[in-house]
Amino acid sequence: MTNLHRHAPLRVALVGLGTVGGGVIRLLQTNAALIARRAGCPIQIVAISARDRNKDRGVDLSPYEWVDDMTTLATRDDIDVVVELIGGADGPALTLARQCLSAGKPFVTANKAMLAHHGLDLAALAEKAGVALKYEAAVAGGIPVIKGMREGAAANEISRVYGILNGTCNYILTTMEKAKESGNPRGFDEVLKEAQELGYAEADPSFDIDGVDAAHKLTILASLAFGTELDFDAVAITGIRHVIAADIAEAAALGYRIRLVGMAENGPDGLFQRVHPMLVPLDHPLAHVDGSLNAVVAEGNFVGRLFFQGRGAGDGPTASAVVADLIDVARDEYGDALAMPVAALAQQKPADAGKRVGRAYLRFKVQDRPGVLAEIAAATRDAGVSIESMIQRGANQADGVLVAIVTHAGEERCVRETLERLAGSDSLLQTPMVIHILD
Ligand SMILES: NC(=O)c1ccc[n+]([C@@H]2O[C@H](COP(=O)([O-])OP(=O)(O)OC[C@H]3O[C@@H](n4cnc5c(N)ncnc54)[C@H](O)[C@@H]3O)[C@@H](O)[C@H]2O)c1
Ligand SMILES: N[C@@H](CCO)C(=O)O
Ligand code: NA
Repeated sequence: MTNLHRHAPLRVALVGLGTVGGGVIRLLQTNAALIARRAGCPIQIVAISARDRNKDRGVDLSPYEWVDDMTTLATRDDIDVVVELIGGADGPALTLARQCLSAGKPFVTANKAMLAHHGLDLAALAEKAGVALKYEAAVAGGIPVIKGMREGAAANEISRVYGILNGTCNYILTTMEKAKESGNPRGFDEVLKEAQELGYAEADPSFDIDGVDAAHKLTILASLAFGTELDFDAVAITGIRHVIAADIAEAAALGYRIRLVGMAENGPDGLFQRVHPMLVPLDHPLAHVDGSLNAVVAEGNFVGRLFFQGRGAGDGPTASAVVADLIDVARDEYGDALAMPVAALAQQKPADAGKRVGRAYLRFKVQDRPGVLAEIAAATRDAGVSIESMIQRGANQADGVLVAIVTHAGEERCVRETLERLAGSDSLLQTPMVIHILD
């Protein structure tokens, strides 16, 4: 039964006091009165825990009890809910989650890595104990997309869910894009460092730039959208490490922007899940999602296209989602963590990406000598790829020239075959780059 008039405070233990943990403390302090009205009771942090007690975190921690051994929190009667903001798929976060849920303690987390790998088990534990497992902050930061998919879109058959799921990558791509446009190009490493300083990046930023973080989030979204079991291992992942300034410039010249897109589609052939850089046409809303913004598009059979947009990373937006979950716990508003009982989730086999039909951008760095274009064209012809346009930049350069091709729509396996046909050719100075086009 919904308990809108709970007066006793909701007593919170907060584990992890980094970017997000600090944001949660500040938000609960700043908006305390408003939150109490909305939640039906004050939400009070009573206990805190992190690795280093003596670190200056820029917030006053003196009102809270410091706990060295976080494992004691699961069974304490004076704590109503535990919030985990440590991170990491396994290790102490997972131990804490299992302990809390097994002991019947509601659990709130921002940890998409843990959910992507262990979400099914944790949802089963929560279900067995009849307690909340909430994770709004884990996908697209402050955007209420878990609520949107779990509740708002629950009546729909979803055909496709996709979007920009990593703020760090989007910050890097769009900052480089704007710098290039303004004539002051900036390097990848410099912009990544800036994203780290702004609190967007994971503890290990390779999770961001190699697409793993977006894949964690996509795994969760796909399960919610299609009612399927979480299957992180089936996500094909390519990050943005190999996207270069020249690709950003070519994309702009062709009328596109490059974004790291996570996409999941459920069809008769199986479940397709992929994270990769895509060329997004300027008339698509994702082309205008800049900086640390994230966006998620879901296509439902009755609602049509839903578009969620907002800040996907950083202390404030992420804290906003964590505290929204706490308000839900205070209201006793929760249900199945994965939008249906665990036993109702379907197992779905991965789809064959080679059969997907779409257009692609191919970039080659090649020797500037007669016959090279013909060699590439022959490979596309023999693989059944039809060329829509082709550009060559630079001439007589010792370090080679850039050839960019946009294909007509065709099966992706044909693009793969083109590259296989060219593999080992001494005309190619670098591994070619393929970027699929969002249509
Ligand atoms: N930063 C963001 O924008 C953002 C957004 C959404 C979700 N998240 C997720 O939120 C979580 C926290 O991220 P963050 O950016 O605040 O990280 P952070 O590195 O800034 O903070 C991590 C905190 O956990 C503590 N910690 C780490 N290992 C510990 C251990 N073994 N025992 C006890 N404490 C430990 C650290 O002392 C620190 O206080 C992660 O799961 C992350 O993926 C972050
Ligand atoms: N590192 C993540 C944080 C939000 O989950 C990002 O950049 O999107
Ligand atoms: Na969210």
